[in-house]
Formats: sequence, structure tokens, C-alpha cells
Amino acid sequence: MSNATVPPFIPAEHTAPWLDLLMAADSWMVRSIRTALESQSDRVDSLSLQAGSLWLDTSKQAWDLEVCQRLLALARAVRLPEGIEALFSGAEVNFTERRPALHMACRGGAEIPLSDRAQFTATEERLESFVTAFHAGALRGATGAPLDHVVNLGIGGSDLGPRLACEALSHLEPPRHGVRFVANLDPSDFTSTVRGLEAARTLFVVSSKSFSTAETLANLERARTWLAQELGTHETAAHFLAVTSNPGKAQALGFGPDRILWLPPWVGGRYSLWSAVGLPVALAFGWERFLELRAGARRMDEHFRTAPLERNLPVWLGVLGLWNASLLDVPSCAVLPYDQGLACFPAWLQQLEMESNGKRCRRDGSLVPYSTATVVWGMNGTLGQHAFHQLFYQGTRRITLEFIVPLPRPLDAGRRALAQHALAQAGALLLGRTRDEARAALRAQGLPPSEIEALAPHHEIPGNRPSSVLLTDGWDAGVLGELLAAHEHATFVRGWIWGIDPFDQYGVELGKELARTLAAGGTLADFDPSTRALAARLDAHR
Ligand SMILES: O=P(O)(O)OC[C@H]1O[C@](O)(CO)[C@@H](O)[C@@H]1O
Repeated sequence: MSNATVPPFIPAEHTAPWLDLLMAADSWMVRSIRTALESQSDRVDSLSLQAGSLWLDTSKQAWDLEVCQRLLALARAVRLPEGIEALFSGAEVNFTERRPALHMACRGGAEIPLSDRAQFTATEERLESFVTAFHAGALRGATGAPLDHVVNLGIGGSDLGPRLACEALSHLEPPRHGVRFVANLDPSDFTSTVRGLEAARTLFVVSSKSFSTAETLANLERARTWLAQELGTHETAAHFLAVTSNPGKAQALGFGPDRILWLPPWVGGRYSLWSAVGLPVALAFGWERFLELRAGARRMDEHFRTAPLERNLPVWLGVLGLWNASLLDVPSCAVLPYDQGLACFPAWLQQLEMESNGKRCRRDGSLVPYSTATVVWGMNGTLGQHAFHQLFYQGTRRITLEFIVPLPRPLDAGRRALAQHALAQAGALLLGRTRDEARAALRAQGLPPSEIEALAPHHEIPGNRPSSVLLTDGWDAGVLGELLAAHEHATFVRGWIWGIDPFDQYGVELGKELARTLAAGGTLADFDPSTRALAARLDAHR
């Protein structure tokens, strides 16, 4: 392993920039973003930046250049630049599990640890040859028929990354082979996903870092049963590939060593798309496309590692998120990709941020004395406009928004209209409508004065809703890689400043443990009276 060390932990609130930021936050709680935009001619330019194919405009956020600079001063005070170097050098930034977090190494953005280089290279060669054989029709199932359809069995990071990439790419080009995803423990997920598939031609990729996740193991069992029923044989090993860090467990569950692909332990589940977990992407769209996806992410790695903080897009995304979450105490961030292929981007980002930074305990064991990760949620535009944007316009909740607007080249009329909707939403949410403007609009409809007065408050829209807009220049696998890696790094930036470990997930483990207890019919004594009563009701249900 690497000799690189992690710089010491410095609590953000003990630094001088933190105090400045607290004062700035007091003022931005009440300041008008709209007025700031109208009065500062350089605001848009100074609060926008480009990295690779991504253009980020943060000028509609509740901050200004001074706040941004103070946040960067905070990042320096807690030694973020050395933290970034520690991340890329393979230091144990995953300090609770005493591991590096080197997902960047899978895409060439960092070095593979020396001791793992041979195994990693061998895995890459095997991955590529599986993909080549699959496309050549040379991977054959139990009946001798070529396998030509893929079903990924996995959950969380073993599902969301490849699912997102496959969906996004399938809106750019038809896949060479169909790929479907089963994640849920709900049996209907499996049943409805395999409906219509020809068992003899179906390849299951079973992705699980631990190879002990209940949902994935249940779906593996279902897949075996389905194949056996459809093909009339239990000799179905040729229909399965396993991707895991725990080959021993996979072997114990019947996978031969030649059917297991290695997922390095230093790749976190929610960062694993770039590893063998990304296999479905390559099976569906080709090895080259997978490499392009990785190459885009690698471009963002290089930018993140080398650009000065002042021009560093993931650092900006990171500190802006921290400003909203911890200093303005905004509890929620809606992410709104204007691209049908990015429908599951909010779910991917949700896991990335909430599982990584939904924590409170710091490196020295102290608790973070302010809010950490926000609730991340969202939906692709324009669908959300007709579902929950009303709350953005006139609701009482404090929410910040992130519009993601991929701009393919050339941009056809349909995509232009879609992008215009995104920009119009961000603009309208900032602008709002004053009471007088509402009155004027009602007057123009010819309503009598009494009705105008009654209705005007309902038509008033406060505006000033903070949002960022991220545009892409072009839209392909590489740009998608840039987009995903930028968010991964932004998550690291926040975790670093908060002093928490973004690469563990002990909270989820407790839920898993207790679910196992319940499923095994174990003692319910550990549970509270409400859960015991509900479990009894479930037991009695036939
Ligand atoms: O890949 P595995 O080990 O099956 O885990 C699946 C998911 O479960 C978690 O461990 C907890 O939800 C995630 O971090 C992970 O992506």
C-alpha cells in the first residue's frame, strides 16, 4: 500500500474563515439574489466557471464572490489541497476502514496500488475479453445458444452507476445488446424484468462488493430458479458472471474462479461504476464506449487534482453545497437533469451524497456541530415542472436547486426547447412576481377590482429561489463521465471539510443486521414494542 499520509484533521469552526462565513451567512439569509444580480454587473461572469465540457453558473445562488473566496480560504485552512493529494496518492482517506479510496485509479486518474497492479491488469484483460466474446456471439449458455442479453443483479452502487450510464447512453445510441437491471428484494422486480427474455440467451451479471447483500443474493437465487425452470437444467453456471471483492463468498455460492471478476477493496460501492461493476455498460455499448466514459471521468480527475481552487469546478460544487447545507442551513437540494436519459441521476446522486456524507462523527470522534449532507432528491425535467415545482414557486420550504442541462452538438429543435424550459424555470424561480405585477396581470384579464385584490396574494411569487445551472458542451459518454466524476469529487470536498469519512456506511449496516435478525426469525427482544407488534401482525398474516 501507499506510504502517503492524510494531513491532520482541522475542525472547520476553529478556522478564521469560518467566523467570516458565519457573518456572511447571516446577511445572505435575508439578502435578495435578484437585487445582487441586477446591481453587480460582473456577478454572472465571476460566479461561473468551466471545466472540460461542463459550464457551471452559480450566480443565482445565495452567495457572491467574496463568500466563494472565503469558502476557498476555509478549504485551504483545513488543508483541502493536501487532502486531494492524499486521495489521489492512495492514502487512507477512508480512515474508519483504513483504506484508500481509489476509484479514480480504475479510470487512469490515479495509480493502482503496486501490490494490486497485476490483479487489476488481469481483471481488465478478462473484462475486455468477456466483452469481445459476448459481442462475437461466443459466450454461450447451457443450451449452446449465444448469450445476447444482459441482466444486472445488484443494488445501491452495484446497480445505480451502471443503470444510470446504460440509460443515459441508450438515449444517445441504440445499445448493441439489451441490458436490464434488477435491484429490489421485491420478487416482482425480478419477475417483471425477465418477462419476455429468452432464458437460453440471458447472461446475469451479479454485482456485489460484499457478495452478502440480501437483495442481490435473493435475486441470484431467483435467476437460478428461473433458468432451471425455463431450460430444464440446473447446469446454468455459464449464464452467470460475478463481480465482487469477496471471491471466496462467490465461490462458496457456486461461482467458479473463471466466472468471478475482481472488484478492488479500495473502490467504494457507490464509486464502483468505473470498475468491473461497469461491465453491463461495456456489454451493452461496447468496450470503447466504456473507455470513453472512463476517459471523461479521468479528465475531471486531472482537473480536480491540478486546477487552482479558484478555477476548480468540483471544489466550487463542493464548497457551494457546504455553504448551503452548513452555513445557510438549507435542508434540501433538488437536482433536476433536463435529459430523459438522466432520469436516474437524482437517485445516483442521492446515494453518492447521502450515503457518503449523511454522517455526524469526525475523524477525532467529535460530532460535527452544524448540519452536514442535505436531502438530495429530484426528477428529470420537464416532468418535475408538472409535479413539484409549484412548491419551489410558492412553498415555504428552503430548497436549493441544481439544473443539469446537457447540450448535445448539434442541438436539434426538441433539445433546444427542453433546455429553454430549464433556463426559464431557473429564471422564473429567481424573478418571481410581485403583488403589483400580479395585480396588473389580473387587471389585464379584465377582472373587477374586488376580485383582483382577493386573488393577487395567491398570484404573488416570492422569487429568489437559489439555483445553479450546469450546462454541458456536447453530450456523449465522455461528458457523462465528466459530470459524474465532478459530483464524486464535490462529495469528497464536503466530506473533507466536515471531517467525516465519505467512504464508509455504518448506519446502513445496522439496518441490514436487524433485518437479518427479523428474516431469520431470531429474537425480537432487541426491537422496540412497536416493531415487535408489527412483526407479530406480519407473522399472523397469511
Ligand atoms: O455491492 P454490495 O456489497 O452488494 O452492496 C450494495 C450496497 O449496499 C451498501 O453497502 C449499503 O447500502 C452500499 O454502500 C452498496 O452500494
